[in-house]
Amino acid sequence: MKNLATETKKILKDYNIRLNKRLGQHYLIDDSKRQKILSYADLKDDDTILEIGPGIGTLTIPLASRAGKVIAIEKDKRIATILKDRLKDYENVELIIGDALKIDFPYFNKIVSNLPYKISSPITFKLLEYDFDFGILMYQREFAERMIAKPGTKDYSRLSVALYFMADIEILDYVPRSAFLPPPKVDSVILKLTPKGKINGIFERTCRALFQHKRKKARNALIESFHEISADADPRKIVELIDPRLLEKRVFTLTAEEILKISNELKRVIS
Ligand SMILES: C[S@@+](CC[C@H](N)C(=O)[O-])C[C@H]1O[C@@H](n2cnc3c(N)ncnc32)[C@H](O)[C@@H]1O
Repeated sequence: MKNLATETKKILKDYNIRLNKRLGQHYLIDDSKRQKILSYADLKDDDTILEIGPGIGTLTIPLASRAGKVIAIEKDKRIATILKDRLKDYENVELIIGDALKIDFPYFNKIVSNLPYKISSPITFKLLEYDFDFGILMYQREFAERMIAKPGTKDYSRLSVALYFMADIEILDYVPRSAFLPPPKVDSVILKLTPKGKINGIFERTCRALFQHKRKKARNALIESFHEISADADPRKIVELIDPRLLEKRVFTLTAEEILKISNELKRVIS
């Protein structure tokens, strides 16, 4: 088999393509990492795999060889032309040309993707609206660290709290920037994302209000950003109905369960 880096460069040259960093076009050229992704995906004949951002098909082609069906969504028309040519012998790939953030996903049971980093957050929340077995996903390392951060740490955020309830996340491997063409400015990780639950609107809005003031006490954060939760209640009166031990804590030290408790109390008193 041809070396993945040489093959990728040749394909891009043949089609006269300059990669667009704004679309996160950093293509995987490390075959050992590609093999790892495929083996973590534990592919079966009856799998329907969703791939966001297939690029020139580095993962798509081996996915199509091993799984029942692949649905690949690529935004860049120039790249999709290459992919169409490379996929002409594969009848089990549905190529959708468009923005993965704007398209309703057809049925899939696993997702395998080297994600465009700019859409990491919205695409993760969009994916978690669907029911699927698990995802094997490549993210920017810093983003992945925020996804799994614990209370009291610098990376702890609204993202960490929401994902605590929505998914099990396991980091499987670290990928250096040299594994991509062109190399991005940051390292990456491969992780397994397994959906486990949904969150409700008031919990989401409570997180948003609290994390606008991560270093403040929860009481002050809630009062200052109460508009995120409700427009027609008096913040000062409402917060006094919440457990004062929680209100005294700094936002970044609250556990996800404590934030859920605050949002449940808010739900009770607002509605
Ligand atoms: C990091 S590259 C991965 C390419 C390939 N899967 C690989 O591993 O080498 C991300 C790809 O996502 C595409 N992309 C960027 N934004 C997108 C979006 N909103 N919807 C679908 N594809 C997108 C880019 O054009 C690019 O081909």
